[in-house]
Amino acid sequence: MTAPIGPRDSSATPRFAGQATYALLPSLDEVGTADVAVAGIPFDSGVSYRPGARFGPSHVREASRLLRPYNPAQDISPFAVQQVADAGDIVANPFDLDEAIQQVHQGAVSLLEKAGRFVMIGGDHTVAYPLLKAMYEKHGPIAVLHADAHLDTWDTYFGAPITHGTPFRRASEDGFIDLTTSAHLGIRGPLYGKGDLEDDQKLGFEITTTDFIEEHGVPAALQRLRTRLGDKPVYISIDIDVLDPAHAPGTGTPEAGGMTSRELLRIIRGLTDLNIVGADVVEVSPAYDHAQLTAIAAAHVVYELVSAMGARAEGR
Ligand SMILES: N=C(N)NCCCC(=O)O
Ligand SMILES: [Zn+2]
Ligand SMILES: [Zn+2]
Repeated sequence: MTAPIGPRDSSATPRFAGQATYALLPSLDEVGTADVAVAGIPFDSGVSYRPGARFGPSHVREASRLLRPYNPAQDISPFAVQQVADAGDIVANPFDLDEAIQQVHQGAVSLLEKAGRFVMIGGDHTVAYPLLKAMYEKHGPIAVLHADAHLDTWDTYFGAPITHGTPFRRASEDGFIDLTTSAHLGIRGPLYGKGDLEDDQKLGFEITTTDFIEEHGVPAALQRLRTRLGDKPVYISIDIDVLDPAHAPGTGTPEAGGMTSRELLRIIRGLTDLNIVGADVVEVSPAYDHAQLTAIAAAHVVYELVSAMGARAEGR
Protein backbone atom coordinates (compact mmCIF):
# COMPACT_ATOMS: atom_id res chain seq x y z
CA MET A 1 0.00 0.00 0.00
CA THR A 2 1.32 3.46 -0.87
CA ALA A 3 1.38 5.94 2.02
CA PRO A 4 -1.93 7.72 2.53
CA ILE A 5 -2.12 11.33 1.42
CA GLY A 6 -2.83 13.35 4.52
CA PRO A 7 -4.15 16.85 5.18
CA ARG A 8 -2.39 19.67 3.37
CA ASP A 9 0.57 21.09 5.29
CA SER A 10 -0.68 23.91 7.51
CA SER A 11 2.87 25.17 8.01
CA ALA A 12 3.19 25.73 4.24
CA THR A 13 -0.30 27.10 3.53
CA PRO A 14 -1.97 28.67 6.56
CA ARG A 15 -4.83 26.47 7.66
CA PHE A 16 -7.26 29.35 7.30
CA ALA A 17 -6.42 29.73 3.58
CA GLY A 18 -7.87 27.81 0.68
CA GLN A 19 -10.86 25.55 0.29
CA ALA A 20 -12.22 23.86 3.42
CA THR A 21 -12.30 20.13 2.91
CA TYR A 22 -12.83 18.19 6.14
CA ALA A 23 -9.62 18.54 8.21
CA LEU A 24 -7.93 19.93 5.05
CA LEU A 25 -7.81 16.40 3.68
CA PRO A 26 -7.54 15.66 -0.04
CA SER A 27 -10.75 15.25 -1.96
CA LEU A 28 -11.75 11.73 -2.93
CA ASP A 29 -11.30 12.68 -6.60
CA GLU A 30 -7.64 13.43 -5.91
CA VAL A 31 -6.92 10.07 -4.30
CA GLY A 32 -9.35 7.86 -6.25
CA THR A 33 -10.23 5.48 -3.44
CA ALA A 34 -10.13 5.72 0.34
CA ASP A 35 -10.45 3.65 3.47
CA VAL A 36 -12.73 6.28 4.96
CA ALA A 37 -14.69 8.94 3.09
CA VAL A 38 -16.10 11.96 4.87
CA ALA A 39 -19.05 13.39 2.94
CA GLY A 40 -21.72 16.01 3.48
CA ILE A 41 -25.48 15.71 3.07
CA PRO A 42 -26.84 19.25 2.84
CA PHE A 43 -30.49 18.38 3.38
CA ASP A 44 -33.01 19.54 5.97
CA SER A 45 -36.46 19.07 4.47
CA GLY A 46 -37.35 16.61 7.25
CA VAL A 47 -37.17 18.99 10.20
CA SER A 48 -40.05 19.52 12.64
CA TYR A 49 -38.80 22.75 14.22
CA ARG A 50 -35.85 25.05 13.45
CA PRO A 51 -34.47 24.62 9.92
CA GLY A 52 -30.93 25.17 8.66
CA ALA A 53 -29.10 21.83 8.94
CA ARG A 54 -28.72 21.95 5.15
CA PHE A 55 -25.85 24.34 5.89
CA GLY A 56 -24.27 21.91 8.37
CA PRO A 57 -21.66 20.24 6.14
CA SER A 58 -19.91 23.44 5.05
CA HIS A 59 -20.05 24.82 8.61
CA VAL A 60 -18.46 21.68 10.07
CA ARG A 61 -15.79 21.63 7.36
CA GLU A 62 -14.93 25.28 8.16
CA ALA A 63 -14.60 24.43 11.86
CA SER A 64 -12.38 21.42 11.09
CA ARG A 65 -9.47 23.49 9.74
CA LEU A 66 -7.68 23.47 13.09
CA LEU A 67 -7.65 19.70 13.62
CA ARG A 68 -4.13 18.27 13.79
CA PRO A 69 -2.82 14.96 12.44
CA TYR A 70 -2.01 13.17 15.72
CA ASN A 71 -4.75 12.18 18.20
CA PRO A 72 -3.10 11.61 21.59
CA ALA A 73 -6.35 10.52 23.24
CA GLN A 74 -6.39 7.43 21.02
CA ASP A 75 -2.61 7.38 20.35
CA ILE A 76 -3.20 7.34 16.63
CA SER A 77 -2.53 9.39 13.50
CA PRO A 78 -5.91 8.77 11.89
CA PHE A 79 -4.94 10.17 8.47
CA ALA A 80 -1.64 8.23 8.30
CA VAL A 81 -2.80 4.70 9.16
CA GLN A 82 -5.56 4.82 6.55
CA GLN A 83 -6.50 6.95 3.55
CA VAL A 84 -9.17 9.44 4.59
CA ALA A 85 -10.65 11.79 2.00
CA ASP A 86 -13.43 14.34 1.64
CA ALA A 87 -15.96 13.06 -0.88
CA GLY A 88 -17.87 16.33 -1.20
CA ASP A 89 -21.64 16.49 -0.84
CA ILE A 90 -24.43 14.10 -1.74
CA VAL A 91 -27.11 16.04 -3.62
CA ALA A 92 -30.67 15.57 -2.38
CA ASN A 93 -33.85 17.18 -3.76
CA PRO A 94 -35.09 19.67 -1.11
CA PHE A 95 -38.67 19.59 -2.49
CA ASP A 96 -39.24 15.85 -2.77
CA LEU A 97 -38.58 13.74 0.33
CA ASP A 98 -38.98 10.39 -1.43
CA GLU A 99 -36.55 11.35 -4.15
CA ALA A 100 -34.15 12.76 -1.55
CA ILE A 101 -34.20 9.45 0.33
CA GLN A 102 -33.38 7.60 -2.88
CA GLN A 103 -30.59 10.03 -3.72
CA VAL A 104 -28.98 9.72 -0.28
CA HIS A 105 -29.22 5.93 -0.46
CA GLN A 106 -27.75 5.85 -3.96
CA GLY A 107 -25.07 8.37 -2.97
CA ALA A 108 -24.05 6.16 -0.05
CA VAL A 109 -24.02 3.00 -2.20
CA SER A 110 -21.88 4.71 -4.86
CA LEU A 111 -19.53 6.04 -2.22
CA LEU A 112 -19.04 2.54 -0.82
CA GLU A 113 -17.69 1.50 -4.23
CA LYS A 114 -14.77 3.85 -3.68
CA ALA A 115 -14.45 3.91 0.11
CA GLY A 116 -14.50 1.14 2.69
CA ARG A 117 -16.37 3.18 5.28
CA PHE A 118 -17.96 6.58 5.49
CA VAL A 119 -18.68 9.31 7.99
CA MET A 120 -21.51 11.54 6.77
CA ILE A 121 -22.03 15.08 7.97
CA GLY A 122 -25.70 16.09 7.93
CA GLY A 123 -28.10 17.41 7.24
CA ASP A 124 -31.05 16.58 9.44
CA HIS A 125 -31.55 13.14 10.99
CA THR A 126 -33.87 11.95 8.20
CA VAL A 127 -30.73 10.93 6.31
CA ALA A 128 -29.99 8.11 8.77
CA TYR A 129 -32.81 6.08 7.20
CA PRO A 130 -31.36 5.78 3.68
CA LEU A 131 -27.84 5.46 5.13
CA LEU A 132 -28.96 2.50 7.25
CA LYS A 133 -30.49 0.96 4.14
CA ALA A 134 -27.09 1.13 2.43
CA MET A 135 -25.46 -0.38 5.53
CA TYR A 136 -28.03 -3.18 5.67
CA GLU A 137 -27.46 -4.03 2.01
CA LYS A 138 -23.74 -4.43 2.72
CA HIS A 139 -23.75 -5.99 6.19
CA GLY A 140 -27.23 -7.34 6.89
CA PRO A 141 -29.23 -6.14 9.93
CA ILE A 142 -26.85 -3.85 11.70
CA ALA A 143 -26.16 -2.92 15.33
CA VAL A 144 -26.90 0.79 15.66
CA LEU A 145 -25.49 3.08 18.30
CA HIS A 146 -27.65 6.18 18.15
CA ALA A 147 -26.59 9.16 20.27
CA ASP A 148 -29.36 11.73 20.53
CA ALA A 149 -31.55 13.66 22.95
CA HIS A 150 -34.46 12.19 20.98
CA LEU A 151 -35.66 8.66 20.31
CA ASP A 152 -36.33 9.37 16.62
CA THR A 153 -38.55 6.28 16.60
CA TRP A 154 -41.76 8.28 16.37
CA ASP A 155 -44.26 7.28 13.70
CA THR A 156 -45.42 10.30 11.69
CA TYR A 157 -45.57 14.10 11.79
CA PHE A 158 -48.58 15.69 10.06
CA GLY A 159 -49.12 12.26 8.51
CA ALA A 160 -45.62 12.19 7.02
CA PRO A 161 -43.64 8.99 7.65
CA ILE A 162 -40.25 10.32 6.51
CA THR A 163 -39.03 13.03 8.90
CA HIS A 164 -36.09 13.65 11.22
CA GLY A 165 -38.14 12.28 14.14
CA THR A 166 -38.85 8.92 12.48
CA PRO A 167 -35.73 7.43 10.78
CA PHE A 168 -35.10 4.67 13.31
CA ARG A 169 -38.72 3.47 13.30
CA ARG A 170 -38.67 3.21 9.50
CA ALA A 171 -35.28 1.48 9.56
CA SER A 172 -36.48 -0.97 12.21
CA GLU A 173 -39.72 -1.73 10.33
CA ASP A 174 -37.73 -2.36 7.14
CA GLY A 175 -35.42 -4.81 8.92
CA PHE A 176 -32.26 -2.72 8.55
CA ILE A 177 -31.51 -2.80 12.30
CA ASP A 178 -30.48 -5.71 14.50
CA LEU A 179 -33.18 -5.62 17.17
CA THR A 180 -31.07 -7.35 19.82
CA THR A 181 -27.93 -5.18 19.69
CA SER A 182 -29.04 -1.61 18.98
CA ALA A 183 -28.85 1.20 21.52
CA HIS A 184 -29.71 4.83 22.11
CA LEU A 185 -27.33 7.01 24.10
CA GLY A 186 -28.07 10.34 25.76
CA ILE A 187 -31.86 10.30 25.59
CA ARG A 188 -33.56 12.98 27.69
CA GLY A 189 -36.35 15.49 27.67
CA PRO A 190 -40.11 15.49 27.21
CA LEU A 191 -41.88 12.86 25.12
CA TYR A 192 -45.39 12.75 23.65
CA GLY A 193 -46.37 9.97 26.07
CA LYS A 194 -45.11 6.97 27.98
CA GLY A 195 -46.04 4.79 25.01
CA ASP A 196 -43.12 6.30 23.08
CA LEU A 197 -40.77 4.30 25.31
CA GLU A 198 -42.75 1.08 24.91
CA ASP A 199 -42.78 1.48 21.12
CA ASP A 200 -39.09 2.24 21.14
CA GLN A 201 -38.24 -0.96 22.99
CA LYS A 202 -40.31 -3.02 20.56
CA LEU A 203 -38.49 -1.37 17.68
CA GLY A 204 -35.25 -2.82 19.04
CA PHE A 205 -33.47 -0.23 21.15
CA GLU A 206 -31.99 -0.24 24.64
CA ILE A 207 -31.69 3.20 26.21
CA THR A 208 -28.76 4.69 28.11
CA THR A 209 -30.02 8.09 29.25
CA THR A 210 -28.07 11.26 29.92
CA ASP A 211 -29.08 10.83 33.57
CA PHE A 212 -27.45 7.38 33.63
CA ILE A 213 -24.15 8.97 32.61
CA GLU A 214 -24.56 11.64 35.28
CA GLU A 215 -25.30 9.05 37.96
CA HIS A 216 -22.90 6.26 37.04
CA GLY A 217 -20.25 7.93 34.89
CA VAL A 218 -18.77 7.37 31.46
CA PRO A 219 -17.06 4.00 32.22
CA ALA A 220 -20.36 2.45 33.36
CA ALA A 221 -22.16 3.85 30.31
CA LEU A 222 -19.47 2.39 28.07
CA GLN A 223 -19.77 -0.98 29.70
CA ARG A 224 -23.52 -0.96 29.22
CA LEU A 225 -23.18 0.01 25.54
CA ARG A 226 -20.47 -2.55 24.79
CA THR A 227 -22.50 -5.35 26.36
CA ARG A 228 -25.42 -4.40 24.18
CA LEU A 229 -23.54 -3.80 20.91
CA GLY A 230 -21.49 -7.00 20.97
CA ASP A 231 -19.00 -7.85 18.21
CA LYS A 232 -21.12 -7.26 15.15
CA PRO A 233 -20.54 -4.45 12.64
CA VAL A 234 -21.77 -1.25 14.27
CA TYR A 235 -23.20 1.87 12.67
CA ILE A 236 -22.91 5.01 14.80
CA SER A 237 -25.39 7.84 14.29
CA ILE A 238 -24.74 10.98 16.31
CA ASP A 239 -27.29 13.76 16.53
CA ILE A 240 -25.33 16.75 17.81
CA ASP A 241 -28.31 17.67 20.03
CA VAL A 242 -27.21 14.81 22.30
CA LEU A 243 -24.93 17.53 23.68
CA ASP A 244 -26.30 20.15 26.03
CA PRO A 245 -27.33 23.34 24.22
CA ALA A 246 -24.49 25.02 26.14
CA HIS A 247 -22.08 22.82 24.17
CA ALA A 248 -24.05 22.71 20.93
CA PRO A 249 -26.56 25.55 20.58
CA GLY A 250 -26.60 25.37 16.79
CA THR A 251 -29.19 22.69 16.27
CA GLY A 252 -32.83 22.36 15.32
CA THR A 253 -34.53 20.78 18.34
CA PRO A 254 -32.47 21.63 21.44
CA GLU A 255 -33.24 20.01 24.82
CA ALA A 256 -31.82 21.18 28.17
CA GLY A 257 -29.74 18.94 30.41
CA GLY A 258 -27.51 17.17 27.91
CA MET A 259 -24.06 15.63 27.82
CA THR A 260 -20.87 17.64 27.64
CA SER A 261 -18.72 17.36 24.53
CA ARG A 262 -16.02 15.89 26.77
CA GLU A 263 -18.31 13.03 27.78
CA LEU A 264 -19.31 12.28 24.21
CA LEU A 265 -15.71 12.32 22.94
CA ARG A 266 -14.67 10.01 25.78
CA ILE A 267 -17.44 7.58 24.94
CA ILE A 268 -16.39 7.37 21.28
CA ARG A 269 -12.78 6.81 22.39
CA GLY A 270 -14.00 3.87 24.44
CA LEU A 271 -15.44 2.15 21.38
CA THR A 272 -12.25 1.79 19.34
CA ASP A 273 -12.22 -1.99 19.29
CA LEU A 274 -15.68 -2.17 17.76
CA ASN A 275 -16.03 -2.74 14.03
CA ILE A 276 -17.48 0.67 13.15
CA VAL A 277 -18.55 0.29 9.52
CA GLY A 278 -20.17 3.68 9.04
CA ALA A 279 -21.28 6.77 10.90
CA ASP A 280 -23.09 10.05 10.64
CA VAL A 281 -23.00 13.30 12.60
CA VAL A 282 -26.16 15.26 11.98
CA GLU A 283 -28.37 18.22 12.96
CA VAL A 284 -25.78 21.02 13.02
CA SER A 285 -27.73 24.16 12.11
CA PRO A 286 -25.28 27.06 11.75
CA ALA A 287 -27.78 29.92 11.99
CA TYR A 288 -28.31 29.06 15.68
CA ASP A 289 -24.62 28.45 16.35
CA HIS A 290 -22.31 30.85 18.15
CA ALA A 291 -18.53 31.09 17.75
CA GLN A 292 -18.59 27.76 15.86
CA LEU A 293 -19.28 25.95 19.18
CA THR A 294 -21.52 23.31 17.63
CA ALA A 295 -19.43 22.93 14.49
CA ILE A 296 -16.21 22.50 16.48
CA ALA A 297 -17.88 19.84 18.60
CA ALA A 298 -19.13 18.07 15.46
CA ALA A 299 -15.72 18.32 13.75
CA HIS A 300 -14.10 16.69 16.80
CA VAL A 301 -16.76 13.98 16.97
CA VAL A 302 -16.01 13.12 13.32
CA TYR A 303 -12.28 13.13 14.17
CA GLU A 304 -12.76 10.64 17.03
CA LEU A 305 -14.93 8.43 14.80
CA VAL A 306 -12.30 8.43 12.03
CA SER A 307 -9.62 7.73 14.66
CA ALA A 308 -11.63 4.81 16.05
CA MET A 309 -12.00 3.42 12.51
CA GLY A 310 -8.23 3.79 12.11
CA ALA A 311 -7.52 1.87 15.31
CA ARG A 312 -9.43 -1.04 13.85
CA ALA A 313 -7.71 -0.67 10.44
CA GLU A 314 -4.36 -0.77 12.23
CA GLY A 315 -5.41 -4.09 13.77
CA ARG A 316 -5.39 -3.02 17.41
N1 LIG B 1 -33.96 14.30 15.22
C1 LIG B 1 -34.08 15.41 15.86
N2 LIG B 1 -33.07 16.21 16.01
N3 LIG B 1 -35.25 15.82 16.40
C2 LIG B 1 -36.45 15.07 16.34
C3 LIG B 1 -37.52 15.85 17.06
C4 LIG B 1 -38.86 15.45 16.62
C5 LIG B 1 -39.98 16.26 17.27
O1 LIG B 1 -40.23 17.38 16.85
O2 LIG B 1 -40.61 15.74 18.20
ZN1 LIG C 1 -32.17 14.94 18.35
ZN1 LIG D 1 -32.09 12.92 15.93
